[in-house]
Amino acid sequence: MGIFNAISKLRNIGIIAHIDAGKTTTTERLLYYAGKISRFGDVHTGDTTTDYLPQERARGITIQNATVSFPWNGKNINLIDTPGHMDFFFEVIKALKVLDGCVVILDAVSGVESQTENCWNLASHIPKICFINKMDRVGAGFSRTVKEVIWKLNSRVVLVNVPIFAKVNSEEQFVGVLDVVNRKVLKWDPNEPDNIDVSDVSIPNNKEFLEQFTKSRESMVETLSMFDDKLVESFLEDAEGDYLKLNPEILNESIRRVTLQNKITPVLCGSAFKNIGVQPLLDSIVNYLPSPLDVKYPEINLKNLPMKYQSQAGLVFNNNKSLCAALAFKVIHDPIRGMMVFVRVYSGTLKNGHVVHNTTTGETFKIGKLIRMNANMPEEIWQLGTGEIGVITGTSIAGKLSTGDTIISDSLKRDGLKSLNRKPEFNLQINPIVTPPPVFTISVEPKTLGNKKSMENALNILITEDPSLHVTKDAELGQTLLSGMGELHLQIAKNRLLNELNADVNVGKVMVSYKETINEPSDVTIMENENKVKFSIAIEPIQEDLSENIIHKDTETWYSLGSDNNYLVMEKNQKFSDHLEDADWPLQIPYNTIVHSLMSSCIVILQRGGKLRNFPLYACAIRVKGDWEIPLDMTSPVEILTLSRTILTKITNEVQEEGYSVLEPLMNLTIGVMGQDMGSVIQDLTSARSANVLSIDEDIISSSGEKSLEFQQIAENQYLPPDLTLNNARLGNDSVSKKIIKATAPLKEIMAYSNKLRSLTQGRASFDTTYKGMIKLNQERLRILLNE
Ligand SMILES: Nc1nc2c(ncn2[C@@H]2O[C@H](COP(=O)(O)OP(=O)(O)OP(=O)(O)O)[C@@H](O)[C@H]2O)c(=O)[nH]1
Repeated sequence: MGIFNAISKLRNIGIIAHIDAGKTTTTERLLYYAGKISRFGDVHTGDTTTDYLPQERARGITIQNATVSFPWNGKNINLIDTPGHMDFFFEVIKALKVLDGCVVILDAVSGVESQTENCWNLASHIPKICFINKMDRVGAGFSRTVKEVIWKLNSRVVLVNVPIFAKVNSEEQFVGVLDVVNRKVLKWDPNEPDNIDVSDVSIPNNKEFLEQFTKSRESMVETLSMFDDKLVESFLEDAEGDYLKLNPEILNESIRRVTLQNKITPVLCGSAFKNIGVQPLLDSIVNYLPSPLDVKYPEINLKNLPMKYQSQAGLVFNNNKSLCAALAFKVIHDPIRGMMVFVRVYSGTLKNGHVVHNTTTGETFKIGKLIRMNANMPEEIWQLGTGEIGVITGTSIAGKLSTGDTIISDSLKRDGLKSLNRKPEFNLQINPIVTPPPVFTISVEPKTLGNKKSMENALNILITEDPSLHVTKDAELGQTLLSGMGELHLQIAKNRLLNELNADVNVGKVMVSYKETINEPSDVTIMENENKVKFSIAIEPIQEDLSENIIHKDTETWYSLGSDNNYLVMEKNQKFSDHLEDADWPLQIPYNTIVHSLMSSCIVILQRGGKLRNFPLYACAIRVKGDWEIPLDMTSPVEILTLSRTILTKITNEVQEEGYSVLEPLMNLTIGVMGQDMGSVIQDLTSARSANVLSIDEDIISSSGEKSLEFQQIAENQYLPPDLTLNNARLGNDSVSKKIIKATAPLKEIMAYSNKLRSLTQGRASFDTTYKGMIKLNQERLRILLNE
């Protein structure tokens, strides 16, 4: 078997969804049916494979991405189970960076929920499958949920299977699925997870399903035909225009082609908890989701570096087949194995014992141990091939790798870095994820001075594992601050600090994270030192949230300075810029080192904060003009660091207090309320919470504007089987009067809002928030804050 075959047989996929949709339960069943575990764990008893942290098991929720590998039908699946809670959204962002496709799990009773929409939008660039789970629940609505997928998520669908029910004690009970591709009826034995009764749809016993099957098949072929000429040809010629005669293999190939173009979403249904419909989901993952050869090139820092897929080697950078490039996307500290770094190999082969170069930090070290997460059993391996996901561990990597770092090595020579040294790919970085700004902060103080060092070590472990946690120092108060994405996020960080990492610390109350920014661009400050190092620098405010790691423009490049929407802007230097990526770079000091030195100066100065309350600076572009001078023979970056810091300190000191503004986090609110509660909820939002109500819609309608009108039409035309259990629904009739309020409000005003909403509506409302951005405080809010 050639390497090409091996790559085409890989599936790197994620499981994403709203909280509690059943991601962990489904993952557990996937592992069971793939033969990787002999019995499945349960989120209630806290013994699932992927929720292995003590706090995940105790709380029954997923906190961290968990990666597991398993085979199915001759293909190898690397699967990441992601958390559904909003506070851990960054975990989903991290996972999607290295994934090629996704399974979106939906709760058949709740349908498309707000966090489903957020995850979906985040995964808009990759092919997806929907699994409508919990079909066993009273009030499950398969067709209602499919309709919501079309309306709310703006996607066309193909129904790979549809639910079938049987009457038990005069109630309809979910028992299996009708396989629209393979013309089969599949029924599961509720007491025997391994028993499936499979029969052809055309046998007399299955007469009751024939009509539904025929309509589903017609609808499938009609939808695929819109995008796939090959299928039209087979339909007209081989199947002689008969929907039912189309060969399952031809249909599967067509669904794969159209899914890979991201034009449709295949939909399946089941009940993970009752073990129904999981094997067809496994089939669909391998049949319809992409291999690493079917996806777009990764985004990288070097604008002109050629990339291509080669049939034998996979992705090749700069025609260099021996180059291995991998991205670290997750770090954990395992009590037994120590630091474990999860990587995705993009090109070449990562080998045990090889020397690697971290192009993000400039460090070089040897890899001691490679692991594949075989279910949750780590298995030591010698190499990780192109496209694969695995773990690097061992003492040699301690402190040398963080989330978002790129490593390169020579796949053929153990110590082959020297041959790469003067080549442009030596500086290759796979663009890492820009972390969103933290919105909540707690203070952390050592109980005694003697505990300070251990506190710093513990905090360091926390932030290398989770880059959405930030540690800063408040110079004025002499406090250490830990910031994160939400109250639960910080609560969990606090518990880990105290219980797992045994830090002897006092932790303060949860507070909102404020920032400062400058209002106007500063003047350009020019300085030259005695050794002829010269820089001209200015700071200017940025108007929008950019969230990209590197932005190449014609005459300048923008480099992200971390989570606070700050950027270093390097204008094109007339003398040197044409040689940035080639071997003719004229200076002794590499361009990367110059940029890194300037970045670290910027980060230090921006962290020092503004003049109003010393809050860290946000949305500032530090512009380095193109006239900079560095002597050709200079080898150390020290003078770059000192000169740029002096200039930046001068600029920030010269801006007067009035030149700064304070910013606070603004949140998007999505509130589901019953008609009778609308008045009091809106009244509270606008008067007590400084909220801005954006829209009030019927539950089903997406607020995504005109496009959804087109998709409403598509939903009307889509064949959907009758929802047999919907009439029993608790939500069935109520949902008629359910409204969705969309609003924005400052985070400070919606702390503990769930309790308030519960009391306003007697618990009848649902509520979700997402981070929208930072906004400037108006005069009144600023006055209150400064007086606090
Ligand atoms: N009735 C029913 N319950 C289910 C099904 N699948 C999962 N559940 C239950 O739904 C709850 C949430 O399941 P999880 O698997 O933890 O959901 P999750 O999406 O992983 O949750 P988070 O990771 O915390 O977002 C648990 O009580 C499960 O037992 C199902 O098919 N039917």
